[in-house]
Amino acid sequence: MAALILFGGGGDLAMRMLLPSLYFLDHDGLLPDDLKIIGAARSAESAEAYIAKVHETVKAKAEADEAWDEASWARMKARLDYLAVDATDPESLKGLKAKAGDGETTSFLAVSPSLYGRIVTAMKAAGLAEKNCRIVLEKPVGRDLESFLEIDDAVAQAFDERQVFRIDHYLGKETVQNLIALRFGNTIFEPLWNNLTVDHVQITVGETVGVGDRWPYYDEYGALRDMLQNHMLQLLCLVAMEPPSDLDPDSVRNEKVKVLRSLRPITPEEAERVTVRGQYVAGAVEGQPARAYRDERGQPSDTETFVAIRADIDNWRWAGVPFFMRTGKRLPEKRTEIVIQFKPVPHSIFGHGERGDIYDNRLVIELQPDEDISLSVMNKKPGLDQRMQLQPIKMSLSWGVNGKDAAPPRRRIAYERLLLDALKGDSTLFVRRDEAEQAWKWVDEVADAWSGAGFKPLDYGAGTWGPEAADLLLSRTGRKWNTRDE
Ligand SMILES: NC(=O)C1=CN([C@@H]2O[C@H](COP(=O)(O)OP(=O)(O)OC[C@H]3O[C@@H](n4cnc5c(N)ncnc54)[C@H](OP(=O)(O)O)[C@@H]3O)[C@@H](O)[C@H]2O)C=CC1
Ligand SMILES: O=C1O[C@H](COP(=O)(O)O)[C@@H](O)[C@H](O)[C@H]1O
Repeated sequence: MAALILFGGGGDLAMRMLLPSLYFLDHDGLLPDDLKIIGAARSAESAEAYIAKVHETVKAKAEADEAWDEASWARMKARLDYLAVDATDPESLKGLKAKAGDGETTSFLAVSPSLYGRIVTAMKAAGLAEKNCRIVLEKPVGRDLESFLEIDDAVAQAFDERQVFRIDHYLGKETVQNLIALRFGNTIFEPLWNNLTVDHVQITVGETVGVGDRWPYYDEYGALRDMLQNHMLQLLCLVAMEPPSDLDPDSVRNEKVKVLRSLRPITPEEAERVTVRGQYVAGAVEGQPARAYRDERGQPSDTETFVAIRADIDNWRWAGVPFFMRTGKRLPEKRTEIVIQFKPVPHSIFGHGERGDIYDNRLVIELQPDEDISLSVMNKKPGLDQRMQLQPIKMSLSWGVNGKDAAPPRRRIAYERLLLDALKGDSTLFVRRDEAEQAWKWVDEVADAWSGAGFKPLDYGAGTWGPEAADLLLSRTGRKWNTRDE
């Protein structure tokens, strides 16, 4: 028998993401037959009561995706169990070890990271960190390099690095993996993927939601640590890394860590020019009034809910190519995309204006709300005009996936891929210790520059794309952020 233990199995992440993901995997016949799933949290409830809660949440999610069937549920139900534990107490974990048995055991920590250190120590004492055990850690691991190392050292006392799976759920998104396929499954992009042809790269993660009642966590972290340190730097790494020799976890992660090491440090002198901090004030998002962050928080706060940064990668491939990143809450759209903006043609033969009516080629890798990769190219407008008229068209990869008019396949929850990989012990899409370390190092420099210079977040109205300074970050260099209508 193999076991998956969900510490925090009754919490928000487990109920909204992990258990529905496990249902979908089971529905598709992808879970090992002998896998047992054990929820472990503090609430003193029976296994039956827990399973009833799981049933409710999973059914609602599966029905919405037209993937509910009683046979799949019966299979999943037979796997489920629950035990009330204090995960920081080794005595309390002995019962869990007895339920999990001596087979392969994967433990997912869906609890506050402040407990990670004590939990892994207790796991070790209870026999849940043996050689055939794995541990999956949710972000954020730490709030800065120092706290990351403190937690990670405790993890390393109990587990070898090969047993540790640090999740970044962005790596489980389909389009992110498709980016790897696009870059390394084709020959045509590689010769263009450098500073000779690429003008700049943009990474946008826009969210319409506000912080709401998550402020006790968020106020301590802010957008820089909540989103940029992990998800956005991971996306940057996948765009910028050199081709790995294979898809072996270490080959890929070796390349990613080289990118992080090449990030130019942001000095206090540079910070004002290359970073923007913002915090939303009252406004309207998608036609609904939205409160200011400080009102949700109940008092003024210096935490940023928006960040924009220009990153420079000091290596041969990317010298001189800025990577612009922005993320924020209460922006006008839920939109996550990577834009590879190519350089203009050196000379236009089509007349009209400075470069004719030519738009520079642009590859847009869209993660949300839709999943697509599209390349904008110029072509001739049909017709007999005396002077050739050009128009941009978008060539979309989704044509190939679905057939131009076919319904797309069910969109998987990012955790499905990652849970499956963790159960198999494949760490390619997980973050290695040295990657997390380098990312914290770079982010700490930004945070230190902000606190050293006393940078307060600039106000932006809820429902706008952040403070004006974020537009200036690009316009100063003659560039602008991608918009949907281009
Ligand atoms: N929610 C989300 O969408 C996301 C969450 N995360 C991360 O996931 C983790 C969990 O977040 P979330 O689910 O929102 O948190 P919740 O507060 O909703 O759930 C926390 C869970 O931990 C359990 N718990 C707390 N202390 C102990 C303990 N000593 N022993 C055993 N169980 C304990 C709670 O049990 P009980 O309720 O029974 O007391 C509860 O089941 C955090 O690291 C968070 O940052 C990351 C990305 C997104
Ligand atoms: O990790 C986090 O991610 C979510 C955004 O995830 P997405 O998959 O919906 O883009 C973000 O809202 C949250 O603040 C952060 O902790």
